[in-house]
Amino acid sequence: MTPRNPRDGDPLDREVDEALALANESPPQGPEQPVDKEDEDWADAALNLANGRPDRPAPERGRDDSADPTGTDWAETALDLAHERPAKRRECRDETGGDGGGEAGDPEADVYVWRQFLGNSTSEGTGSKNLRPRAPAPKPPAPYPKRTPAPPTSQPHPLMDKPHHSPTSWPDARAIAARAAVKEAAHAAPVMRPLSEALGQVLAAPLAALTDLPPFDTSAMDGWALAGPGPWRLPTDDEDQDHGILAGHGEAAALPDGHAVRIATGARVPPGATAVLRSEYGTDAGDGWLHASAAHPVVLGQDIRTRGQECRSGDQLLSAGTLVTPAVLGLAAAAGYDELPTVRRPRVEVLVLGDELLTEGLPHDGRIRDALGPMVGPWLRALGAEVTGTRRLADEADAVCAAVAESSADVVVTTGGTAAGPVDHVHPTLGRLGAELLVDGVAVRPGHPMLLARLAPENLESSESSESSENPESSEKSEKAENPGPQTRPARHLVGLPGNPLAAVSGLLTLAEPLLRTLTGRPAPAPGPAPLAEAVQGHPRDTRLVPVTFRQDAAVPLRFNGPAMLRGIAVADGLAVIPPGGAKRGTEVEVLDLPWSAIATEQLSYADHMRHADQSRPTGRASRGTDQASSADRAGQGADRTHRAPQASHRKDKAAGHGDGEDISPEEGPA
Ligand SMILES: Nc1nc2c(c(=O)[nH]1)N[C@H]1C(S)=C(S)[C@@H](COP(=O)(O)OP(=O)(O)OC[C@H]3O[C@@H](n4cnc5c(N)ncnc54)[C@H](O)[C@@H]3O)O[C@H]1N2
Ligand code: MOO
Repeated sequence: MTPRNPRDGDPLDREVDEALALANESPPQGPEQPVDKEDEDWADAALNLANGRPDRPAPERGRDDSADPTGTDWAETALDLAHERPAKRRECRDETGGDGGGEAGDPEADVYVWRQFLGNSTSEGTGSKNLRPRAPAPKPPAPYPKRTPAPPTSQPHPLMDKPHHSPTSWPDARAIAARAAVKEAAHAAPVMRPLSEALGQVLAAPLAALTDLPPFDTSAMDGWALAGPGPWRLPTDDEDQDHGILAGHGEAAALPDGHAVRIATGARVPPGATAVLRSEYGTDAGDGWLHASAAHPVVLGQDIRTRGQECRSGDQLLSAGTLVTPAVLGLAAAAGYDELPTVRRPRVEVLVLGDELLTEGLPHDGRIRDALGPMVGPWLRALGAEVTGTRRLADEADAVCAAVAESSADVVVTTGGTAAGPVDHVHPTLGRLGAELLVDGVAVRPGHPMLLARLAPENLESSESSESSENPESSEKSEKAENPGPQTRPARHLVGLPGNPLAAVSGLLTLAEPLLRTLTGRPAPAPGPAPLAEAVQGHPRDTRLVPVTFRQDAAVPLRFNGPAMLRGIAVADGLAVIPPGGAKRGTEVEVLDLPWSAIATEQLSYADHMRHADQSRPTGRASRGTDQASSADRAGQGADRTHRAPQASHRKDKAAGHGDGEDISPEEGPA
């Protein structure tokens, strides 16, 4: 390998991507390893490190290095073309404009064709790595079933005419995504939900107590209510009412001074009572008198929970933005609520693009299983979205464009097709629909082609008048009832996730999470730094997101973290944010939580989803070519993951907040 100047830009990217990809397939790297030459550039050093690993798949690299007898650095050429030359971005427009993918012999077009043919390559890692076996020419497997260039009527995307722009930095991208839907979030009216349907929702307003709690003075123990000092006169046989005062009884007669009456835990303490004596601390000798044990002298007010001890009517119990957990449901019920004001869940539709994708069975003939269809919907639900459906679309420009234009969802999430290949239809679609690109590429690995766009309102209006929606799971009726007309309808957004599966996860956490956080009214997560158990190589300019697991409060980087791999993330506790340049062992890095905790609420969300789906069952052609989200989403109900604490112990301090109201009276003692 020729050492490269780190300032070379894309060639460096290639080296870095390759190095990272190789490292991805190796065990987590240990502490800093020796670098042979001081002036060796970063990428070479990275590669050396990767090369030194025992289980690096060396043959693949060896094959690649010798693969091109002409010595052409074809991957570098491809990246040069893709990144540097403005005219080449037009290839996408040309493609959508009808010439089908560039001139004969155009290296970029060539590369893209090969990439598509080699989409099922066994090599893992970056997109560029997929390009490697370009020469000598391998026999391509059977072509994909369909590949249609866009019709000549397509409009070019505005950015296609511009020189290649800089990607947005990772922190900026998240901030932009969090701000993107602020207006829409403010616009959404709260939805009143019965308690039985509120689990997993977010409170749209503060929760104020509707009653004092406890609502009356209550006995904290089974025993006797007492009035004044003892011994105490017990009711005569005639006066005794079976078990005395039980929970649920109305107000009892006043207790005269010097008298006692049997009382149960939770029963209303009679007027005049000054304390409760636990049954184990008193003796009824059968002579009509009750004596307290000498070891337990009675203290005024003991074992009585006084009215309003927990809250007075009107006290604020919870703030807006609180996630409705089982405990919140209990508190709300105790405080007198039958239903709760909740933030309307943003409705999200998932569009999975790719002719090469199979929905069942084993990969064959160059085709692979769709890993994103089963994953993205449940992931979005865990982030608080109501997923109206997951549709799989062919790589056809018009189909993609129509699906986006006709979707009634607040947020459309696409997977694949974000790059500039001949059948990557996301940018051209956004161009045709006049969408505003808020984020177009992010300086993050994996996932750099991810994007966020605001869809033009006119598309929404035209889609509303359209009779030909192919989305069987959209709840058009309920949507329209909630939103009276196009002029009052909020804008919609589109999140474009790259097709490589871990790159798609990166897009979910970078763009979808902040966008949905705003739309669902949830507060931003508290930053949760953790020390790295091992050094992690960085990209020279871009942030890296690396799956980690927690061991003894440290973040341990996981293997199999290449862009096309899900093996690492499937066992991860979070994604470590590795700043450009990498991070040494022991460095505190931010760790993004995975939203599995919300999956505990999925039973309800799923029921909810099914209810909507039932209400909007497709009629006629509407179901054609679609994939009901249900099977995919059901698969995501990984209850087995809920045992894993979503936030590692290193962030336990987040839960340490206490209110003023200490709730255990000294008399009552610890529960
Ligand atoms: N010349 C360049 N090519 C590529 C670049 C680049 O910078 N220059 N970036 C690479 C990176 S990084 C990524 S990520 C991908 C993003 O591409 P797309 O979003 O257009 O995705 P596709 O091309 O459709 O697919 C990429 C890859 O992922 C597989 N895939 C797609 N969907 C699924 C799915 N639902 N389940 C499983 N796997 C899926 C697909 O088969 C491809 O292998 O672009 C690179 N190229
Ligand atoms: O490598 Mo891509 O980073 O999979 O976004």
